Amino acid sequence: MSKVVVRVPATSANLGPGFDSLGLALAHHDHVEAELVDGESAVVVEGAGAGEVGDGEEHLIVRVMRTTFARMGVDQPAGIRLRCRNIIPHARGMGSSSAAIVAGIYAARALAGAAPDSAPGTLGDGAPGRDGSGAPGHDDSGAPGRGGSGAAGDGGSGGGSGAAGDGGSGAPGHDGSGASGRGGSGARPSTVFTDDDVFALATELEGHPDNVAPCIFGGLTISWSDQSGIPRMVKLTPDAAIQPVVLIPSSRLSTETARGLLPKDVPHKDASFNSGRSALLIAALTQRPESSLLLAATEDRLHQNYRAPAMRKTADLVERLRSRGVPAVVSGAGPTILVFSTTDTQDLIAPEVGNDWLIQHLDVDPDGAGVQVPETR
Ligand SMILES: Nc1ncnc2c1ncn2[C@@H]1O[C@H](COP(=O)(O)OP(=O)(O)OP(=O)(O)O)[C@@H](O)[C@H]1O
Ligand SMILES: N[C@@H](CCO)C(=O)O
Repeated sequence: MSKVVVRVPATSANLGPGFDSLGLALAHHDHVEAELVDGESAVVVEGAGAGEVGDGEEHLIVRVMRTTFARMGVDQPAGIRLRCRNIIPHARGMGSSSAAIVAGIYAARALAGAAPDSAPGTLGDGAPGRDGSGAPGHDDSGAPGRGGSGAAGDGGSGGGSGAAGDGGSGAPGHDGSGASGRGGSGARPSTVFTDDDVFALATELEGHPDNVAPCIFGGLTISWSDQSGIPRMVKLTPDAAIQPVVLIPSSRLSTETARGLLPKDVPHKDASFNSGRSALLIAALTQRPESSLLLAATEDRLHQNYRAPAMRKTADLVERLRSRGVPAVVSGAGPTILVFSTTDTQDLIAPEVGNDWLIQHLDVDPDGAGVQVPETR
């Protein structure tokens, strides 16, 4: 396979009380066409990030692809050509960096012939085990129909140390191990790179699993790291009565900056508060999609108030919406707002939102990332 197209969804993390653990995949996708070439790497970006994210080896997806080839033990290609069609806004709290990281891993895996299902999948259905009830190996709960031991394999993560985000120092490197795989015909990996391996590597590069889990697997995800530092997840399906709405401002806030505002420790009563709200939120999103329950379930004391000084307009609008009974939260690290809209609250949103916000009603993406081979091959 010489060229692939990867489709990756936007994601919203935290969902209010579920800091670093809850996430939701949204039907709003970036597309990345990737090809291995004899010449130098080159990246063309259309849409979000155009003119900002680099056009060669420094591009995040190129770096992630090279890291993935190294982890799979395959030769590095001389060059990587990418054409990125991006609609996920950057540094707004909609998971753009996770989408880029997952796109890079998926592209490298497919081009190396290391996907579990070696026959190329179609968009959205390329990976096994995506039945809406949890990918095999991601559920320690013993729930019926969720087989698999859950080992993440030897490509596994160390639990999230380095951020691959803004071209910072923790970015994945090019191992410089030579270019014997020129033109995309490098050595095939000895084993498949499973979805668990993708999840572990993406979590390691992103630093936390709450965006990468829904980006890879789709739906509503609960993610955590086990005692060995290996990321795990359970996938659930939100009730169809819930319509996610995102309110996107023009301002940006990097995740790194937003994380820098968090205290090292939090009061026990606040941890207890969020623990109860997170449990309630899962019940409300999957079984009891009532606006009053959703409102109570989306309360948070662990991150939103600490970050409010860096996104004052977001904090004010969240407060206004919530005072009208609308379950609004900061999406990811902000400054976008996520609303869990239902029939009784959907008309209350627009009147509170000024002209400088983009309102988008987005469906849940039930499938997550997918790969296709272009028809022109
Ligand atoms: N498609 C992409 N191509 C290249 N670089 C990207 C891409 N998407 C994101 N990035 C890099 O990641 C940065 C944004 O990452 P950051 O973690 O700050 O925000 P986010 O992922 O959009 O939001 P959040 O993590 O809160 O959901 C961008 O400024 C850019 O450097
Ligand atoms: N849980 C992360 C999501 C953004 O990457 C945070 O709030 O920092």
